[in-house]
Amino acid sequence: MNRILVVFTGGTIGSKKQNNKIDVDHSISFELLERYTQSKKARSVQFDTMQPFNLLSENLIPDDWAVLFKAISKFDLSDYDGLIITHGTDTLPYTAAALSYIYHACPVPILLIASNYPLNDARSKGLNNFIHAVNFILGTKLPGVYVSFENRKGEALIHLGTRLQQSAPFTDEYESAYSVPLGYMNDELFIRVEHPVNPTMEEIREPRSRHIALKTPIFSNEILYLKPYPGLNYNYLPFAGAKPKAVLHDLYHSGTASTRAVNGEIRYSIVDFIETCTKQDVDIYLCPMKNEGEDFYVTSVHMIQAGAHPLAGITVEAALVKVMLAYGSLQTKQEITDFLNSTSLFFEKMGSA
Ligand SMILES: NC(=O)C[C@H](N)C(=O)O
Repeated sequence: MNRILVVFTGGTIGSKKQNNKIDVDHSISFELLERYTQSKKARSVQFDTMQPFNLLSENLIPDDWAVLFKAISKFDLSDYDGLIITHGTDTLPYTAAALSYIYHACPVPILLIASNYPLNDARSKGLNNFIHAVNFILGTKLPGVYVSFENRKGEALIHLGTRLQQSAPFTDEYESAYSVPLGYMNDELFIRVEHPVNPTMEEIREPRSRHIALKTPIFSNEILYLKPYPGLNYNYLPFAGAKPKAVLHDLYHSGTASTRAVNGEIRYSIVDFIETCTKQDVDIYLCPMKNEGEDFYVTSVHMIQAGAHPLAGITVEAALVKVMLAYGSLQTKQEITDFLNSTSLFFEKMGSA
């Protein structure tokens, strides 16, 4: 008999709408299984269930990933064909990255799923995403962490857990980096998208040994994330109160941010800010950046010369969670640097397309 462990964590897929408000509701999680069992596409599977927390995913904090890990650790995963984790769409790419790192050597598939609307709304993709996840698990038995999410065209996309980017506002559509999902489900059959950035099936199947740092993964909540925009004024960021362990500074799409020095009081230059961080012993990382070998703008060169560390060929979502993991679980600067620069635990480092 096929066996799948279903982990409910909340989100719209576990929510009910009442008086025009959507909120998590314990009974709805189990309704998903009832709907599946009654569906024509149901397969013969024994589902075991648990619910370590029940949150709208916007309320999630990095400690919750450790809670999730502890809860899953109570089960022997070799008893299962795979896991399905229900989640909210808002922070799903971050949880998918966190689980990809924790379970990069897991021999069975772990699928995250979500829903755009509550299950009793006819527009909900929740049940379909569950059906695709079951079919992926039983059909491929691929190790690692994936996201199953149907797009507006009805394509049952499968994304690598480390490649998914935040959902687009207004359309609520997900995309993997380079706009290339790993593949899609054609009914019960998984079809990989042939593209230079995608790992081959052989590469995915290759056994990975568990990274030594990840025995008890801890994700630091002392990382500051910043995003550039015209006029970002670094005077607001002197770290007067609490000081972060590290900063991840997002960049414009071409790997740049403002280095413009203006006479006067306002600091628009990231170079200035990098120097402030360095003086205060706060490491600063830059992402997204293209891989070496491609041309760099002079602004990017100046940021790196000032002492910032580029994280190349990785999405911002996967980079942020990896920095959190490095600063939460590793001890020395050298270990952190090696981990961030030299490991690709589950295809978070992408080649150039
Ligand atoms: N569709 C959703 O699940 C959105 C919800 N706010 C969440 O992330 O929990």
